Amino acid sequence: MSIEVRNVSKRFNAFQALDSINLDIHSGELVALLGPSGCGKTTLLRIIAGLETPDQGSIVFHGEDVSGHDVRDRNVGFVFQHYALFRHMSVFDNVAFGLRMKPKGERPSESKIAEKVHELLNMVQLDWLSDRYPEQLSGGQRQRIALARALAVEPKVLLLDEPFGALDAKVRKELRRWLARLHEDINLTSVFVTHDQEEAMEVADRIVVMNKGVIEQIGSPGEVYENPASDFVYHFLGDSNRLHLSEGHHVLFRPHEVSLSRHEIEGHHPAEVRDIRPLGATTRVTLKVEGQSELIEAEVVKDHDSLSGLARGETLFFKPKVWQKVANI
Ligand SMILES: Nc1ncnc2c1ncn2[C@@H]1O[C@H](COP(=O)(O)OP(=O)(O)OP(=O)(O)O)[C@@H](O)[C@H]1O
Repeated sequence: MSIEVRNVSKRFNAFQALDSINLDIHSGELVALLGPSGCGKTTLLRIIAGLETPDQGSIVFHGEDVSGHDVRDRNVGFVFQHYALFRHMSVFDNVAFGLRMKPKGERPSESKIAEKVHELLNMVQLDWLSDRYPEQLSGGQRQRIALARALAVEPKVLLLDEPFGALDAKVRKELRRWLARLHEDINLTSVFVTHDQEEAMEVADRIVVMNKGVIEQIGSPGEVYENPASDFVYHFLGDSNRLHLSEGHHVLFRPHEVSLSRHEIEGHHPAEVRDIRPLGATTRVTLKVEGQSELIEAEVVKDHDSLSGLARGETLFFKPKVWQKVANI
């Protein structure tokens, strides 16, 4: 099921939450809506779902304009961060809920429902928990059950709003890998909202980078990272440094794209070492360039030549190996 978002705008009183959004999502694709808090990601997801009405524009599912269709007729599954499971129902009953709610003519028999629920619980690898209640589950397990529940009614589209937002870093990482694999297996068109660039890079086929109600760039994780369309995208997709070269000119570069030396080399800039921080496989050195208030961060492998016996206050010479020119400042 493909999704087209055509010229969608939405205001909340005087506030323009979305401004003429156009987006084509291909059938079977996993797309991340990525952007800072308040940029309009959730509003766009809710408009695709039919939970919110746009002031202007339309939503097209597989060639059919569904703008006038109620949320129930759009056949979408949801997993929202705060969309809790039913507390008084067992895991099994939570997953069965959508099937039991179907109109009589479409409702499967109880034995068919049981078969389907166990199939889904196996898929999320939690069949052994079917008799438990939500409060007896970990946060990660609850999210997987929420996903099984969303998939039970065989939606054509799956919408996920910060599904792993409330979980700790390690569980988040496990779940997002698991989600990417699951998506490969079931090949459902999925749209997922996040403000975490690492999450988007790791899971999505394509990333839609949003800022202040508009789309800044659409591309594969590699494309948006390697060829950012704007300063904003560059900053949003990873740590960045700014080096002033002359009045009105500066370059942007990433901490791991820096050449460091103890000795003066042509083209390298001298800087004072302010901090040295071992991060595991790499070490981060914070540098102060004379005449520039913003500090520079460089990340090099932990046994890099320039680090041996290095102390704060010493001078290092650095050069961006790859950089982004900024024309409009
Ligand atoms: N019902 C509403 N009434 C008024 N303003 C709203 C409403 N819903 C959203 N907004 C505003 O619209 C903007 C976009 O909200 P939205 O929830 O889409 O952002 P978001 O990118 O998902 O942010 P976050 O990551 O913080 O959830 C925000 O400034 C928000 O305050």
